[in-house]
Amino acid sequence: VNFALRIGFYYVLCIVCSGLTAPVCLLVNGGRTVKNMRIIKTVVKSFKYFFGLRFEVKGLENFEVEGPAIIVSNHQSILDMMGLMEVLPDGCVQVGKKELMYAGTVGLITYLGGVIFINRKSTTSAKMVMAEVAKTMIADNVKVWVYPEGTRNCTGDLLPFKKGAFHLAVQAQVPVIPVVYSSFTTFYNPKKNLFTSGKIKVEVLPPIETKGLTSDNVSDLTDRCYNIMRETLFRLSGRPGEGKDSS
Ligand SMILES: CCCCCCCC/C=C\CCCCCCCC(=O)SCCNC(=O)CCNC(=O)[C@H](O)C(C)(C)COP(=O)(O)OP(=O)(O)OC[C@H]1O[C@@H](n2cnc3c(N)ncnc32)[C@H](O)[C@@H]1OP(=O)(O)O
Ligand SMILES: CCCCCCCCCCCCCCCC(=O)OC[C@@H](O)COP(=O)(O)O
Repeated sequence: VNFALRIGFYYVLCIVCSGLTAPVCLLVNGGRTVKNMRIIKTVVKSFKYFFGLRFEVKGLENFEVEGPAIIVSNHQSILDMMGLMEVLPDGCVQVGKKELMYAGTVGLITYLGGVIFINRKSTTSAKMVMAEVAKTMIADNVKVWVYPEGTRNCTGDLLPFKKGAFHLAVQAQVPVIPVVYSSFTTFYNPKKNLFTSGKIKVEVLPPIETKGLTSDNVSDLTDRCYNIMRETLFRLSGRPGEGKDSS
């Protein structure tokens, strides 16, 4: 019951705050633009206090690259949105599934914030959207945040990475900046109805350059990023199954 209440409250908070923030975004910036993320970020950063969540962030200086970049991070839960806004640099949009656009006021606020919507069921159309993004991120000087696992995963480990983010980085010849959030499993587990207060360690890792790489190098780049992020995840939170009577 406690779990349902807390998650329910989170949903209500998201829906209500989106409804209140959308008109502010429209008044201040006039429509769909990444500038709205600053406003959204300010609102969302207050959410953590309602749930007793603390963030310990390291490596923010790694975001200070000149020009655009692709930021990749692990995706555990709908709560990630709080962790995202906690560190989000200016001028950065996210790639999200298109279903988000239809989530009422939340859909409206993601639209206004400039979120790039992709259809995950159609690789062809997703690739076309991403190719377009590769061009506009240079022209508009924006960073793009992608969850390369492509879906939520709260097991304490990483799913294999999809390659879209890395194709994007190579096509635009911009660095990849990995961001890792420690595992939520100690305080959040929907299967066990667990959602208590907790601490989340966040590490922004040094940028990985892609200058001179071609599409042939994408697989290697993906693997390299995956390995660095998995090591970091385990360092921040311990290996999955650790502390339990596993083999
Ligand atoms: C004020 C209060 C407010 C409160 C409310 C909150 C509001 C907050 C506001 C704002 C926050 C917004 C938060 C948003 C969060 C959203 C989170 C999500 O929705 S996560 C799900 C969607 N995201 C992804 O899925 C991205 C990652 N996925 C990819 O990049 C994939 O790669 C994708 C979709 C492009 C294709 O997926 P495939 O399943 O087909 O898998 P593959 O293996 O990557 O691709 C298949 C083949 O195509 C090639 N390929 C892929 N992309 C290519 C490309 N661009 N060019 C050429 N080839 C490509 C690959 O190399 C692969 O080929 P070979 O196996 O290597 O031969
Ligand atoms: C009229 C309908 C009203 C519906 C209201 C929905 C309110 C949702 C509030 C939660 C907002 C959090 C946004 C974070 C986005 C997010 O983290 O999405 C998760 C998906 O990317 C991952 O895809 P998947 O795991 O494959 O479903």
